[in-house]
Amino acid sequence: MFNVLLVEDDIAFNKMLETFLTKKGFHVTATFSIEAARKELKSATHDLVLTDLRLPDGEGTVLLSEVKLLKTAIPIIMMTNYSDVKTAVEAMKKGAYDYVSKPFRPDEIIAVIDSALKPSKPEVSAKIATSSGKRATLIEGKSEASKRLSEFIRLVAPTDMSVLIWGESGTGKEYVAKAIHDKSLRAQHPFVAVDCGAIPRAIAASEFFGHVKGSFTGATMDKIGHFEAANKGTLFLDEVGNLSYENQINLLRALQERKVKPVGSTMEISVDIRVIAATNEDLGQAVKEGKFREDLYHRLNEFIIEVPKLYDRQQDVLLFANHFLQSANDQLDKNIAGFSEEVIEIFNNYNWPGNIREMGNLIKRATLLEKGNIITTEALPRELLRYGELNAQEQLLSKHDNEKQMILKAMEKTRFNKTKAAKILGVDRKTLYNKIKQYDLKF
Ligand SMILES: Nc1ncnc2c1ncn2[C@@H]1O[C@H](COP(=O)(O)OP(=O)(O)OP(=O)(O)O)[C@@H](O)[C@H]1O
Repeated sequence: MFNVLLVEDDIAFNKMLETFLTKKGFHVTATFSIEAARKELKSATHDLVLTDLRLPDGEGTVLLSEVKLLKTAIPIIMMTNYSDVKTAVEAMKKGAYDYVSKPFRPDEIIAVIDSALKPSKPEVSAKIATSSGKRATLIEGKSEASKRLSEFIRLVAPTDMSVLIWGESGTGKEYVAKAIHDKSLRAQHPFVAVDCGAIPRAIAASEFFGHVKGSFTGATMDKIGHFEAANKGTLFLDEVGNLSYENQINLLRALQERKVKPVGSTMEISVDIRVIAATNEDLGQAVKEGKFREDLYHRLNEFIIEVPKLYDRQQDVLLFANHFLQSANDQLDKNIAGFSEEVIEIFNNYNWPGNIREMGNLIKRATLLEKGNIITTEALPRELLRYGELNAQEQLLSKHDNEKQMILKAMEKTRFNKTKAAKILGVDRKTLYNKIKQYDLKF
């Protein structure tokens, strides 16, 4: 029997989930806060953590970092509201197994839990420093934004310029970095990706520059740092805005001198690397606020590339969707042929706050859930359907040039009862409220 640690502060929802999962054969320990979950994690073994993102004593991501620090392979599934999808997608990058947005269907949560507990599933852990072997297919896209992106990659790749890649989480910044490396003269040499946000401050110097055996407690053998590992190739610094000020200084020195000294060594090693950095923060602003060193900023930013949001790559939505469907079919040994018209329409209208990563995740789950031979709305999260409906309603309403007049009439007719007026107009209350605000109507 698998042990599930449930962390959810909504009492009714907590109870409901506990009962449901117990019925499905899980042993559930229900907690309501991070603090209580922390105690449970210390006192018993769990096979899976199912946690809400927003808890009374902090964010579920705190729990995620703590579990990851324990270096256990317990999969963590985050439960979120629609407005938090972006945070949840970021949490996946930090090592969460998956997320489900509330409200979810019972089969949806069971599918995610089952897949997380499958023994064959390799642990999805935060990439601390991987010599990235990403050989996945790169979709270039046909939209104007994608064409511009490809053009920038093509132009900058053969140079040795430092590139700063900026874009929202999940837009494909690491993919862009890898594409630059693959098209560069360094392509035959290593591409080393380092998640600067995941390196504990105390060991950052050893991670970047290596150390010699015996230089500190725990240094039981010589270790090569990322700079040396990337020699002749490309060093990709992901989430560069997360580096501590002290580490920024060390990094700048190494980049300027092109030499590194491993911790505990007296010898300097020359390195020949190209640096590509990525961030989803406004680093220029961080410089103004004194959080990021200006000299390092300029050193990294010889050429800047902005990776567009998926929403701004409208023409590519289906291209990406088909690509993810194909890889989900391969991974899950399924043979789903495509998407229903309705699903395509929803995909085209949805705003994808978690960008390409969100789409990949969503399609993989839909592929797992779908029982027929094409993906239908049945396999999509409810929130996505709701978003589609709202959008359709808004479009319907805005088609009328005289929508302000229509609203006024409906309100008069219903003696200013917004619920009834919304019904007459064929929209829901929220849309009506938004329109009232938009037209600055005083009721
Ligand atoms: N051009 C692309 N072609 C195919 N898949 C892509 C492409 N870009 C991104 N992806 C997919 O999206 C996922 C997220 O990409 P990536 O990790 O590069 O994003 P990111 O912008 O670096 O995210 P973060 O800011 O959270 O680090 C990848 O795992 C991959 O599945």
